[in-house]
Amino acid sequence: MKITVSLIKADVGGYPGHASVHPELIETAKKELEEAKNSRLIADYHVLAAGDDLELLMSHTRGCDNSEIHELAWNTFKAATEIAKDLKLYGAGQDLLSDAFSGNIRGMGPGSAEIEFTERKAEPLIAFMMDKTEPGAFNLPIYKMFASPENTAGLVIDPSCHSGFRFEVWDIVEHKRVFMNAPEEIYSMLALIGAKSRYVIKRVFPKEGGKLPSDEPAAAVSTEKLYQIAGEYVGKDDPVALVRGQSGLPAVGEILEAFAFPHLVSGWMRGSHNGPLMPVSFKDARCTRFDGPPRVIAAGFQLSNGRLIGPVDMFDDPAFDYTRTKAQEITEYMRRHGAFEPHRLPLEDMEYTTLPGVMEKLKERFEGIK
Ligand SMILES: O=C(COP(=O)(O)O)[C@@H](O)[C@H](O)[C@H](O)COP(=O)(O)O
Ligand SMILES: [Mg+2]
Ligand SMILES: [Mg+2]
Ligand SMILES: [Mg+2]
Repeated sequence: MKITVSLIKADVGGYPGHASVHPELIETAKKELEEAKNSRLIADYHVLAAGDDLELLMSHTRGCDNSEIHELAWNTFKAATEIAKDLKLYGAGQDLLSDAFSGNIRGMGPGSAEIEFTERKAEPLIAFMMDKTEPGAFNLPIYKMFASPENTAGLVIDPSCHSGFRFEVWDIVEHKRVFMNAPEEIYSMLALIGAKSRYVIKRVFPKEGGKLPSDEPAAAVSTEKLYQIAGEYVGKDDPVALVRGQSGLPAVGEILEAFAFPHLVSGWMRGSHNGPLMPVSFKDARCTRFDGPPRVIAAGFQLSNGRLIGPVDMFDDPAFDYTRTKAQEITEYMRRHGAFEPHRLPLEDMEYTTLPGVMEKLKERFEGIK
């Protein structure tokens, strides 16, 4: 039997400001999902938080894009929004951009990563959740996991990984996608995914003829672009991803290794700055300094007939202390640039933040230069 894992998230109110999720929102979400589990709509669930984003991880047998599952997530976010309003949390209902649910949560504000697959004899799964950054922040680590022999020893050593993987890359500006094979097409693929604000890895598949079915994703990333839905800056798209591991896929340690380098991502303060992505434990998933720096948490599970056995807080480990120290050095270095690029994003990326307002005010005062 095939199992579906859906990771659906939304910012429905921060505490204080955009720093974290209030415990009562987590309790409310747990209550809603417990009811859904009792009524057998879902097999299992976990509620987590990354910065100010409420994260719903659910397993079920209804496939991706299922309207009942999406409606459950939507109603859960709505219920949490009511609590957020009651507590006067910051930006209550921030990511719920529509008044009524209309069949699919995509395009309504929340972000989602979903995978349907045949559960193996033993099925390790890592859920990654980021705050104060955008979906393209996953490009580098996902590329490393599934295409870089420097990161993933299995690509070289394990015969069942050796033929590589197939990447589904989305152009999120023109709403098109392309499938590309690694390692054969790595150089062309890097030409796209290196431009992470436009080309985003959506899914990764095993290749045909390997240990795993080639149509069942090994990884999936949320790629919603909030500003395109809302038409104005309403916070970053704070992405999530699901990655399956072991036995023909990257090992759990190879999956995590991809985050040992705190690469620069865009987001941070007002969604307008480049900063390092810092892997942290669940308890440190609070955005503080300059509303950041951008953070990622990793929740590890084994699946057992749809049951989510876990989570293990994978970055709650001294092995990532060096990365965190490095991220803090980079934080300090980038902050010293103040309002200047490349700390601040280039103009084209500021188009959807507060900059158009500033330009509007100054427009009458510009004069020609002879
Ligand atoms: O990017 C941010 C929030 O993003 P998020 O809600 O996590 O998607 C913050 O830095 C805010 O932009 C900043 O705190 C200003 O917030 P407002 O006062 O405009 O709400
Ligand atoms: Mg927020
Ligand atoms: Mg957020
Ligand atoms: Mg957000």
